[in-house]
Amino acid sequence: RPLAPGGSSLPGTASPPADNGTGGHPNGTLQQLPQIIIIGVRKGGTRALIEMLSLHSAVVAAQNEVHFFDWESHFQRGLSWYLSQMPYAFPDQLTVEKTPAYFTSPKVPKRIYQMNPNIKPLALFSKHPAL
Ligand SMILES: Nc1ncnc2c1ncn2[C@@H]1O[C@H](COP(=O)(O)OS(=O)(=O)O)[C@@H](OP(=O)(O)O)[C@H]1O
Repeated sequence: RPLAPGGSSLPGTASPPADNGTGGHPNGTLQQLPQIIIIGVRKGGTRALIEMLSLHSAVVAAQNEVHFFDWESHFQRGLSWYLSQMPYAFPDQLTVEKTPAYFTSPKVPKRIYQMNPNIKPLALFSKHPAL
């Protein structure tokens, strides 16, 4: 069963704006939980990766590091809050967020898996350690 911190059921997609009433944003977009999460590592070039991914028309990236799964103050706000941090996307687009600190927080893997066991976690390790 998907994780639903804060007692709410897993929404998957955001409620439409209050002034709309059509089931989505007027241009047909909506907020979606990410299907891809870049989990690290710090200084591994994660910003470059998410920016490159977002060049593709099928991908929409969260602008900020959300720190949902690693910061208790954020996690306790629940998936509805996490969803509210996501960018608007068309239904056939993939949403991606990156928070490199996820890689070093022991609680994160289980929490991400409980949200979506099929999610694609990406981690970069390629940077030269002397740089
Ligand atoms: N393609 C490529 N190859 C090698 N190095 C690269 C590449 N792209 C980004 N960078 C360097 O990665 C550093 C930033 O990594 P992150 O975006 O993961 O940083 S952060 O953890 O989110 O703060 C940052 O290094 P520093 O300048 O030493 O901080 C970037 O210069």
